[in-house]
Amino acid sequence: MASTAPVIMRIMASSIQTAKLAGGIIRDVLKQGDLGIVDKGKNDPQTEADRSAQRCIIASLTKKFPGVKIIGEEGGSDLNVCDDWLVEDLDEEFLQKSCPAEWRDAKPEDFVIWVDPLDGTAEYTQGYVEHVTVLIGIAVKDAAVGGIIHQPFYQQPDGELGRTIWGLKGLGTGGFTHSLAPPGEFIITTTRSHSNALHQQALNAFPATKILKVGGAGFKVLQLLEGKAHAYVFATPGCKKWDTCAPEAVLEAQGGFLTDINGKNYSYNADVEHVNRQGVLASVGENHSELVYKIPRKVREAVGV
Ligand SMILES: O=P(O)(O)O[C@H]1[C@H](O)[C@@H](O)[C@H](OP(=O)(O)O)[C@@H](O)[C@H]1O
Ligand SMILES: [Mg+2]
Ligand SMILES: [Mg+2]
Ligand SMILES: [Mg+2]
Repeated sequence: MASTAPVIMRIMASSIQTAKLAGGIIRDVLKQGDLGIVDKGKNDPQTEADRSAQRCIIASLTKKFPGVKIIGEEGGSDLNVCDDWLVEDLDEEFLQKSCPAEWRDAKPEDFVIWVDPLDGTAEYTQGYVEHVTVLIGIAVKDAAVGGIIHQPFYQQPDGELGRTIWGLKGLGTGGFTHSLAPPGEFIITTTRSHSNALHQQALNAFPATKILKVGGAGFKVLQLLEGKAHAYVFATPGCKKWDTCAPEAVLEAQGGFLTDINGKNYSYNADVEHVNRQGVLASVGENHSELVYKIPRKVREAVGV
């Protein structure tokens, strides 16, 4: 079954397994105690967990899908990894699902996989491990289509650590229970560490009843998916295509939206600039366009200039 399934289904099924293995590496590095922190500049940390998780993910996916373009946050990686880090198996449960017709004939050269091996690095180094996710985004031509959001430190009811959430536009989502944020409130999830005056003006445009300041682009989107917030507002450049490709695909597979601050979708082809210059606005269960127009035009036009 695996070898005859459409390419996108095999990439998704492999990415689910690969994200889980990367999550184990991230937990192990923390347990070993030496994070090997390197500052990439402008207070942008990278740890041994980021580097090792990326090596595992890209080596596994490259071996399985040699014709597919893969872009990872941490740049070029040494892909000579031990066999334990090469994921061979595919998530069989996912492979049983039916492939949406629009993606069935997509060829390896149509794909770009955007990998954020550890989203929320700063939070990882500061102990906010709930904010940490592994993000594998699957773009077909320009569009974010499939996404895996793995949370290595999520505690299952039986005590096991880790959960893996997936979304494929046209098929749906899995790995979590979707709920909408409470009516009568307006809860915003946003940055805990990259605010500025313009971003604050955008926040002030909303009648927020609560503002959650957390790390991780992936974690903020999980808050939308699980009804802990109504909107994710980030009116400043800062996050990159590897931060948003997977979350956008999962949100949209759930009927939500992730756009720039003007309501425009980002492109995810291999040649786009990596920074999301016009910020992020994401929601599920809301009128997304209404959220865009709540932010004064002059504020929106100033973002990323
Ligand atoms: O993968 P990392 O570098 O941890 O990703 C970062 C994002 O690039 C950055 O935009 C986020 O900033 P905010 O916390 O201000 O939203 C950071 O949390 C991580 O997602
Ligand atoms: Mg990130
Ligand atoms: Mg990262
Ligand atoms: Mg980073």
